[in-house]
Amino acid sequence: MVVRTHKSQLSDPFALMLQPPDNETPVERQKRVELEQEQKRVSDQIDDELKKERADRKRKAKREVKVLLLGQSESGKSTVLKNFRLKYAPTQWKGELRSWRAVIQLNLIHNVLTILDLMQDSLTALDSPQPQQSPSPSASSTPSATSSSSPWGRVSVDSTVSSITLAAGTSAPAAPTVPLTQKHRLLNLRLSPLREVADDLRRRLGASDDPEFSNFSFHTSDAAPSPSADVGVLGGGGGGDLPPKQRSEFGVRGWIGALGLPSPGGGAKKTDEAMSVDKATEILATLREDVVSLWEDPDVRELLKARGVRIEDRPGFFLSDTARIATRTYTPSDNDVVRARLRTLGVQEWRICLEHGNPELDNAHLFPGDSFGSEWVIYDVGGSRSMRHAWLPYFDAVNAIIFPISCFDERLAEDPSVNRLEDSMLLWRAVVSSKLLKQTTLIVFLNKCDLLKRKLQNGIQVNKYLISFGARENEVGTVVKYLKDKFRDIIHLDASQQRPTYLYATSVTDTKATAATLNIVRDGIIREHLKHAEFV
Ligand SMILES: Nc1nc2c(ncn2[C@@H]2O[C@H](COP(=O)(O)OP(=O)(O)OP(=O)(O)O)[C@@H](O)[C@H]2O)c(=O)[nH]1
Ligand SMILES: [Mg+2]
Repeated sequence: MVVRTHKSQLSDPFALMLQPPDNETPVERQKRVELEQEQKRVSDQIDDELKKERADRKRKAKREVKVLLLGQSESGKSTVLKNFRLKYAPTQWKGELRSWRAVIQLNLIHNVLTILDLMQDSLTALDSPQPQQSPSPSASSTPSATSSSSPWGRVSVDSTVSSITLAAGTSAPAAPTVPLTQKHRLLNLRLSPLREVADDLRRRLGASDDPEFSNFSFHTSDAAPSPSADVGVLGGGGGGDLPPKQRSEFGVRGWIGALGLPSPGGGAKKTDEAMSVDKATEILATLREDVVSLWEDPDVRELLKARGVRIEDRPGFFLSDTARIATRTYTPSDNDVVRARLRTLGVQEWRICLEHGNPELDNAHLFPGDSFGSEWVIYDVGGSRSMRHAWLPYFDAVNAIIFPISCFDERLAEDPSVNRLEDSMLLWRAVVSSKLLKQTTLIVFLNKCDLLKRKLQNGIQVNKYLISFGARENEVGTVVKYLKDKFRDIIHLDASQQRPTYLYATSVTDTKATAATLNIVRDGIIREHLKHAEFV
């Protein structure tokens, strides 16, 4: 048989390659045809699988709810995520509790070292022949602090909420000298091995592959991101002065690696890592009584008070739980993990399949026959200013924004020139006016109400910091309502943007109350989706 070759085929190298040889025998031809048929069958099978995979992905994407958690550092984003996992993926959550032990131990050790550092300063001052004035940490936290610019200066939220202006304050009074004795020297000495334990734990938890991130620091060394025209404050770069040397926080790029959770393709935990945790457990257990006496020492309490350090209001405070945590058999409870502080760096994606078999988790009552809402993708991001540029690619999701409302008298760790509430208001304004978020459902948690309550009970006057709060009652309900109104005012500044916005006052370390809020949020999101899909 003469095989005619078309001219254009001759110029095609593949056609030439696949052309049967001129002297092909009938048997060879038979074999070739069979081979080609088999190859086509395999190729068709691969095509079918790819098609099915694409369809599966589409179907999956349809039932996925995407949520981006936004908010400044320490606002409670990761804590909301923890609550979500505790409520909707409890089996997985329970399986991970033990992995948090090292983080909680490190939090506790940081509490101790904060006190030891202060004690060390005081002991050095006592040893020093010349009289020393001990500046309060708040006064020293703003390098440019003067008598007319107190670091804890007053702030005012005006009606347009374009900004919160810092008002003049008074310079911090010199801290009174607190008498420390030989007993404190000995405690300081006995507890000093915890410094090495902290280093070991940090190494074990934070070994980041990315040298850009300094693991034991408030600040990252990432270059200032280019500000976005649309959301200036989101990409606005760290700027400002760094805080002076202080016992800073610990951050990781991903919990999975840091906690040694099983990951796809990941191997078992390294033995030296496990050993450093065990060493920490052993040393902590040995020093348990000393840690308890340190925290219960009235002179130490006096010293903390004199220095204006309210360690019990800080993230990751576990000193009151030492007797329970500093043991060889300690396993973290749900509440311990929710209260643990592990700073987020970068963007962490969490895929959560809601566990079945729990009628509370079943949304069939909302949308029979559809499983929208059975899978959630939650993006938990680092909240410090230099990391906010990384949020932009995730903006198309539902956005849960978390603002700590107890922070009216605090400053950003990464930029002490900025009041935390001022930063929250600027952030909210940027979010509300962002074109990228025009269609997005916004869920706002006004968080840390418990801390707000505690501050007010301790006599802190809101109107000292928020001038426009005026003569209103210095009581949690009034403050929450006042701030809720301020947040609403900002939404209404741009009336063209009619999008669903929900505001909730929360204390997300209270897992029971948060579970109820999450249920409402979840139902709200699903209803909103249905409305969009014209099913309601
Ligand atoms: N008392 C109290 N503590 C809270 C609340 N919400 C969060 N926290 C604690 O505050 C600390 C910081 O919370 P995170 O969830 O880690 O903050 P984040 O927003 O993820 O911070 P970054 O990862 O730095 O962006 C943690 O130790 C939490 O346990 C709250 O409502 N009340
Ligand atoms: Mg976080």
